[in-house]
Amino acid sequence: MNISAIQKCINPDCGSEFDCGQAMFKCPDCGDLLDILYDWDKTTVPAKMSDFANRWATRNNPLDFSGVWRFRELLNFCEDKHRVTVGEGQTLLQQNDELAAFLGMDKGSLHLEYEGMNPSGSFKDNGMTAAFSHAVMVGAKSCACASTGNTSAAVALYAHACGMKCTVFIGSGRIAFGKLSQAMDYGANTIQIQGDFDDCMKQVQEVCTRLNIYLLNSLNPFRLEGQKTIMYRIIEGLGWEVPDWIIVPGGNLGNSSAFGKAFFELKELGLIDRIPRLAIINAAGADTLSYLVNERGLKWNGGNVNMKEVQALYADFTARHFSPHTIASAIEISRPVNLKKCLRSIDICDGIVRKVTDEQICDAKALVGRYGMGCEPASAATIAGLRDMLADGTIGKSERVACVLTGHLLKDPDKTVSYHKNSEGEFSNPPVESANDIEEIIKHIV
Ligand SMILES: Cc1ncc(COP(=O)(O)O)c(C=O)c1O
Ligand SMILES: N[C@@H](CCOP(=O)(O)O)C(=O)O
Repeated sequence: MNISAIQKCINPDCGSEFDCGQAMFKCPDCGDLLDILYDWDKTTVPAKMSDFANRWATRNNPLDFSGVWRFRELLNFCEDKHRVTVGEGQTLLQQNDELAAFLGMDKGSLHLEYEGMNPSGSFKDNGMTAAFSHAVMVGAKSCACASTGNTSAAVALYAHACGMKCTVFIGSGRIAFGKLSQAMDYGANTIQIQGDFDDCMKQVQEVCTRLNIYLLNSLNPFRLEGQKTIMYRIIEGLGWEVPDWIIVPGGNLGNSSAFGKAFFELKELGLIDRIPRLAIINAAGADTLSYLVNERGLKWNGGNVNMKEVQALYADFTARHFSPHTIASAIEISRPVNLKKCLRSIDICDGIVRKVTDEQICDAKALVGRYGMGCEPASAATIAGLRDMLADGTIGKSERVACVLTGHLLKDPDKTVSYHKNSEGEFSNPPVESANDIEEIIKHIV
């Protein structure tokens, strides 16, 4: 396969271009975000999306075991020999009629894309397989990230698989133990900073620049190329049809940025005939995107985003030591690095932004547990947002909706356990004590 990609600055006043053999996470000329652009005439892209399905059926190539690399023509920035995989993206789009009925939706309307089935238990692996492939291609020996937990778990896993040194930065007391335990087990050097995720994100960029370390947060444009495939698998799960809505939680805004790009490219290639609407759900305690879009009217505007307002807001947070707070620690982010690309996705997908309270998130998480396969708190923001949008008529009960459940239930068991306890600390549905005797045990079977 010919390589046909370049890195290009998204700032229309700059637009600098660089080859993919360089490692950088911001435009060296103007500091804006970078995109990966393809010359589709140089890549043989399958004529229709369903052609990708045969690869899963036959798996003739080891890359076909990856739910990311099975779509490799659509992220064609490196050669096969550089592609790193640990079997990511073997996820499931579950049609959930029981939850749909509970929410008042029609049968067949609600689908849950469970990204918790990835090797490190979250959607991040989709991005890491792509970014680590680029890291290998450019000969990186050492890598780093800032994290609320899932990125660090995924980075640590892939770094271990590639034999790369790895440092992860986490905010003091801001990480769920399930996630921290993964980074420890995979052997990452973990630095806990007295600050929050946004502080870590700022410091890691400085560290990576000074020490020439490869950065693996979603500022890295190759990460987002991998995350596009979540959308391909949703379409695949729907028999290669496009849903009416995609709903996703919003944190650092890598996913929403990647999803808009995925649909734009598929439409450009004639592989889909329409683009779904995108709903991005913030937690009320970390609602920068919602504030900027809904209260300040910030728009993509062909790339001419009024960044002065954004930077003033971000600086104000710093000056006031504002610290976001939500039970959904994965989206406890107040200065999302991909804001501008996310605005582009909102433009592409006629998107909207909503915010939900912690109470709504916890209730929605319990619903996903009862009717689905469970998820971590941030993922449940999607269902909480869906409930609001059904209630106010934004989404109709017969519209086809795909909610991205970004992380595994076991990532943050403390939140699950505390939800099932009352104010006295007792379980609402406690385990029943039984003598180790078969007759006694049978008495307890309901
Ligand atoms: C489980 C989970 N859900 C959602 C998010 C937010 O995704 P994004 O940063 O792509 O907006 C994150 C982390 O960023 C996460 O770990
Ligand atoms: N929730 C994230 C925050 C970092 O996001 P990234 O996509 O920019 O790496 C995490 O798990 O750390």
